[in-house]
Amino acid sequence: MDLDAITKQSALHAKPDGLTLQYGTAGFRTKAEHLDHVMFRMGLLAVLRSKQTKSTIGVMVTASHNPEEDNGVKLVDPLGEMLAASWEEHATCLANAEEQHLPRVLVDISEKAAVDLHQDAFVVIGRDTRPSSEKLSQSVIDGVTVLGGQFHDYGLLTTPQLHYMVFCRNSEGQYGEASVEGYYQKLSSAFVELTKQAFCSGDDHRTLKVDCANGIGALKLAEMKHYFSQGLSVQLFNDGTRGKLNHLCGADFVKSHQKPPQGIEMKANERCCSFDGDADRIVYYYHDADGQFHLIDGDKIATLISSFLKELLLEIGDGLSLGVVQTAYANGSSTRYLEEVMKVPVYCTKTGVKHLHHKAQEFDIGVYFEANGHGTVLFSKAAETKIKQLAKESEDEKRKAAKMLENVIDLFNQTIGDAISDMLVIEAILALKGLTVQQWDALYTDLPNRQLKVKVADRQVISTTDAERQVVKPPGLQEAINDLVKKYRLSRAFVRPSGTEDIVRVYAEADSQENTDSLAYEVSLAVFQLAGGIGERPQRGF
Ligand SMILES: CC(=O)N[C@H]1[C@@H](OP(=O)(O)O)O[C@H](CO)[C@@H](O)[C@@H]1O
Ligand SMILES: [Mg+2]
Repeated sequence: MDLDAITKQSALHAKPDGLTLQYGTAGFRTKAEHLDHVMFRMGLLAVLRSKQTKSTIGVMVTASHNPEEDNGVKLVDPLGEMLAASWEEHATCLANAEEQHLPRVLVDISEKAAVDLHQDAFVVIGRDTRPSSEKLSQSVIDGVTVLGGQFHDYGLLTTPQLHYMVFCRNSEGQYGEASVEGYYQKLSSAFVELTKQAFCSGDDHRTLKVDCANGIGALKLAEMKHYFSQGLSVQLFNDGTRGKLNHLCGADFVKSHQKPPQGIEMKANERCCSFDGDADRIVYYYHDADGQFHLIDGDKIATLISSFLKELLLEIGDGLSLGVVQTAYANGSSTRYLEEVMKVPVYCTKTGVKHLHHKAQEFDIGVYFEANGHGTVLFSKAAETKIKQLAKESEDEKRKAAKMLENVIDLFNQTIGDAISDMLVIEAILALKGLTVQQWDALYTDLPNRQLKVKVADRQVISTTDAERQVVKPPGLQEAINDLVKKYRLSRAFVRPSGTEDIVRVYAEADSQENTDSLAYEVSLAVFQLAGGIGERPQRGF
């Protein structure tokens, strides 16, 4: 390590005095103007991680569903997964080191993590469409270069595309070809193959309206749609030509406001979906004939996919295990339906896909989705081998089911939740099962729910346990929540500090929307009073 060169370069990406940031749920996220030094340093860290793992590491510049003025960065580990937890700590230390301590912190990390500094390093970089992203990704490159790392800058990519590239490169192409073209080809041919097997549903020309949140998903879907146009025609809205990123549109807006995005024309009973700003989340929705809005969120997506997979598994009859992983935000009705009606084991982890992903790896087939529409399905190596073998050797129905599963494996992005890949899986399942969006929606009825945000001086005063369903600190808060929950039927509420925004999140569920809103308000007030609320007190009514 040429520490002098690093110090000199770092001065060009100087850290503002006193600014501290944390590697949160999905990396660092804050106002773009505070991130230059973090980007440079994540370039440095990616090189160290690459040397240590002797693999290609990814760096994605994005702040997903956050407002356009924000930005963020996260590292992608060798198998396309989120960065390992122990390295998140290194990332936080490095990002917060004052200029003069930077060389020492770098040496410390290298020693602690036993990095072989003579090893080569390779880093791949992607970015979303935010106005600040291009310059910030250049700062990442400066960091990579000064530590002697090689790199490939993919430029504009969806977050899941970058995860895919990392895995392709580290699997020597076995997972797919590490190019945008390779990604389009792999997913589209799996989709076309899978839907070929759809028995005539009478709806051969399927169309879907897609709200792209004015983000990167629009560019990539516009490029890709020609590859699968025979099976599905997609109509893009909020494609970035006019509106602002994530503003009144996108998956996060639709899920949290439980209403359609602006900028999309919805006719009664038409199937529509929204991506988020970096295209790793998707939610579906429609208006019924009475003009009522119906949201089909990540929980219902997980249910549709699990029931489809369960049927195929029964047909191949090979005893492969299937599990579903959710977070505390999963609607109570979905958990009940999965466990009691579908008889599928369901597990709850902390928020953030890295937690769900790791739990899902424990099954032959692990389905994981956050309620907000971020998720995918993982197939173990053993399951994949078995399915491939059955697709070759077995006969008739069994073979047909195995072949379908083979295509499903290729259609899912197994590195991370992917709006484009999930959309194609969902469209394939609906076509194969001949299901309308209303029939899908009718699988179960969501319990009314509400999410609120409370501003506090320091959100870290709240700590939680039991997959974030119980508060441990500050004292008295959990007892207050328990007392409030008791007042309502079918009720549940929990609070946790956000890992991506400077707020505390409140979630409530109950038998009616009115009761849910009351409960959410009362819990917000308890947080405000017991956890150091600042600014305006929470108000009743939304
Ligand atoms: C309630 C909620 O939707 N939380 C989101 C949000 O995390 P928070 O830590 O809650 O801010 O952003 C994460 C990253 O996109 C996503 O994984 C997670 O589900
Ligand atoms: Mg996202």
